[in-house]
Amino acid sequence: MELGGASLEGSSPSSPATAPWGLLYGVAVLPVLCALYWAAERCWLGPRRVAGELKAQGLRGTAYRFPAGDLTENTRRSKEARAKPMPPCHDIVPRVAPLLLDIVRDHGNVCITWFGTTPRVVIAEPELLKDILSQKFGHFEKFTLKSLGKLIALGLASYEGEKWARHRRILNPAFHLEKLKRMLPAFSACCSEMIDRWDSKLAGSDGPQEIDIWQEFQNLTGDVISRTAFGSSFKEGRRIFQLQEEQADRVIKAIQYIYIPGFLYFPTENNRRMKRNSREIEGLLRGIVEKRSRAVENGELSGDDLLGLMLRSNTDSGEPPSLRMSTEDVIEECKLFYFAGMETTSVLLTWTLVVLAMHPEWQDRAREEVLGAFARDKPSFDGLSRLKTVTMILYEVLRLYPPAISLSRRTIKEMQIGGITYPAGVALELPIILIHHSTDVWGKDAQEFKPERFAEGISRATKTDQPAFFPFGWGPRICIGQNFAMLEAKMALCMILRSFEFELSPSYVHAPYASVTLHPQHGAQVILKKL
Ligand code: HEM
Repeated sequence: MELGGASLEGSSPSSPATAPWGLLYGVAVLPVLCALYWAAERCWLGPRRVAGELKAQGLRGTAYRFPAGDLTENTRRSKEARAKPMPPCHDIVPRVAPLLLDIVRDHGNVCITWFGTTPRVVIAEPELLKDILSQKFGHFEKFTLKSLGKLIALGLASYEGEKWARHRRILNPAFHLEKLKRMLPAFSACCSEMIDRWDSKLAGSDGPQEIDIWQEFQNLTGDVISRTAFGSSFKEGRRIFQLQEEQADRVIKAIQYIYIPGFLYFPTENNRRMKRNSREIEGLLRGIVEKRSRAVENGELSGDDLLGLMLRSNTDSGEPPSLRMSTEDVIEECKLFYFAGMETTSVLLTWTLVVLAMHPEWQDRAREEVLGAFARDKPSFDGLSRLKTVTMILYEVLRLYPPAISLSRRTIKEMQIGGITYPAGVALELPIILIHHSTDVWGKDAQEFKPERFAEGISRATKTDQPAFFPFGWGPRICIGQNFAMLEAKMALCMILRSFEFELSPSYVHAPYASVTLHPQHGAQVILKKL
């Protein structure tokens, strides 16, 4: 073989004439060997070793298939399930998570699956979830893809350790009940606008009208979060959130087939657009945040919106300035409010109306309670907090249709869970939806809509202090916005129930499916009748 005129064939490593070529050869080959070793360790040897260790301790699960693990099969099964609608009942797991359901049935409540090349253990036992979610030992962290996170939102949900604790301390006061009370007029104004829109639609027609509540509730919760996050700047807020919505669609489009690390740097049209959106979102947010920060520093009123409360709490936190949230941090938290708070709540409201349309007797009971409490007055904070039937209904909907169908964690140190030793780096899937539908936990009627389960509160319904009902998560990382979401859902439900009756439209197809949250695949069309 000739290389630059010098022959390598027959050359001896010690020969002075060939030594530079040997060196060059070594320099070129060594990185290739290292890369090959790294790839083999990461994609084959390492995963198999971890799975071997877990299997040796008695865990069962799927076999590792290089390189996609169970992802290809999961996509295939989900596509197959999505191709057909289901009967109008609440036994939704076979449609929403068909592969997961089969794996747990075949291999037990704690079993091994594969997220690409990463072993992922499903843990569907409330007793074990308690240890993981209580974070008692600090051995777990969230399983997130940081590069994607930056394009969508970082913020509290993605931080760990001291940074998470500091941000949670600063954000907590903004979500206290007495602060939420002051946001009630914003909730009520947004709901009134929606009701007026529905009224005008009905007024312009001879009788009942069909509307798609999925679209309606996305608009409603988008308006609510814009107003409650940014107060008087809510129109700018709405623009920011529209851009974020587009951004989320683009990110999903970019990763729907396969996730390639570094793909964001490829100069594709979608990537360029995402970067432009990102710059625009951050520019707009920076304008709002800096203006408001100056007002807070000058001792002017900070406002009762989430941004104002967060900035005030940041200044009053008692932390030295270097440990307070920076403008960048505040921007990320604002972006997160939208993703964490808007879609989840619209999912809850959508399934609540669908389920109440399927169960008119509960619709009547809820309406009776609402009319008894408020008749025509504006729903007050205390009145909303006292609603019992409405709360039971919302809990039962959250049980059967949890907006987030599972949580993810990762072991960061070796850890014992339920007598099994997990090495660092194992992903854990905590399937809310499986536990919420489990007959072991809820009894034979687990697939039925029975709000009376919650008549005596959550702990009586679950008969345990373990996470058997955890639509908002559990432990220190429980949803910071759960009271906000429940209040918003109650306000919307009250205002709808006292103005309209509703039933499912003949065009409605019952087809829940898991996108980022639990969506109605073909929308949620109901027929509205003015009362
Ligand atoms: C029905 C509505 C909602 C549902 C079902 C829901 C569900 C959840 C769940 C399951 C978690 C825990 C995630 C985990 O442990 O990995 C969570 C966390 C979080 N949620 Fe919500 N959420 C809702 C509404 C909201 C709202 C309205 C906001 C804010 C306006 C919000 C903000 C957050 C934040 C910031 C976190 C991260 C908390 C932390 O890591 O400390 N959520 N949510």
